Amino acid sequence: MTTASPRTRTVGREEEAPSPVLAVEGLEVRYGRGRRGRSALRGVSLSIAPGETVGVIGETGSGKSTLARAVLGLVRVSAGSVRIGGEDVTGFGNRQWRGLRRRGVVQYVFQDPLRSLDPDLTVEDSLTEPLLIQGVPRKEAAERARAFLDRVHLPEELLGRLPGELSGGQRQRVAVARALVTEPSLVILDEPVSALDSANRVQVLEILKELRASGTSLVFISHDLGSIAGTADRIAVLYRGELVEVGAARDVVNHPRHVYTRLLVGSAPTLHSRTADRTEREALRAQLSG
Ligand SMILES: Nc1ncnc2c1ncn2[C@@H]1O[C@H](COP(=O)(O)OP(=O)(O)OP(=O)(O)O)[C@@H](O)[C@H]1O
Repeated sequence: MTTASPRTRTVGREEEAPSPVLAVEGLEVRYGRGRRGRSALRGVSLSIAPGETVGVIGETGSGKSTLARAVLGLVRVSAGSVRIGGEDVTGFGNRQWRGLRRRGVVQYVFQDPLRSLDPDLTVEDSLTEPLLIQGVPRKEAAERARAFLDRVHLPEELLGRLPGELSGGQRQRVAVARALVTEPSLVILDEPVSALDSANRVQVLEILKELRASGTSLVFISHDLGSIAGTADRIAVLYRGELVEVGAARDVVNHPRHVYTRLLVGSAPTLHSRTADRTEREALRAQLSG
């Protein structure tokens, strides 16, 4: 189990840690019951500071989406706790989760933008709806929707279109704008660029980097270390349901400690680090399975 401490800020002469936006403690998730049940997350602890972007990396089946679902209240937690903005949400029911989302505390972006967007709402309605729910007057909501469209580098002429009338890259940018338009404290992005072609991937990653300045905390989940490395402040490495390494992005990339992280870094040709040759990769895999 690895516990990540949030960044600290100086108050007077004393160092004081800011309250984490997200604090996951000893999280366990099991799918199925009894002997047929299997554990998807074990003893996962992670804190996210205000304004921080944390990348969660892991191979397929390592538990990344389960972690996202547990933090969003979409899957039952078997043990441990999830606190968002200091509030223990572990035992929340559907109504309480709806209330949390209505208050704009936590938002999400999934790999498939059609899962994050209502197919019957125009881009304008998708962007204004969360603001109207919060009680923002219609005129102000429309102005903020336009401003956010600009922040994700989309032209105003798309406002009247339905999601089905947009390209995949445009849709994902609308999904990102919708998640951020209420200026939530926390956004969970589960593989937000995996379904995009390389040009759109680069653009959405650039947009996420620009949005980091807005003060929202981002949890950026991906199987691709290259996508995460340039975007996240810290990287958390999930392996077989456990967090095996958490650290500053440059430390994890340049000085990976866990064997699995070394394999990940060594296999990522897009990183500006030394790629392991085939023999080294085989040796690392042998250590992992040993
Ligand atoms: N609804 C479910 N019922 C049973 N097992 C599940 C369910 N969802 C996920 N699992 C299992 O839990 C483990 C973790 O799955 P999860 O989807 O969290 O992995 P992941 O890291 O997001 O993978 P991927 O990168 O392929 O999306 C896997 O072994 C998966 O088969």
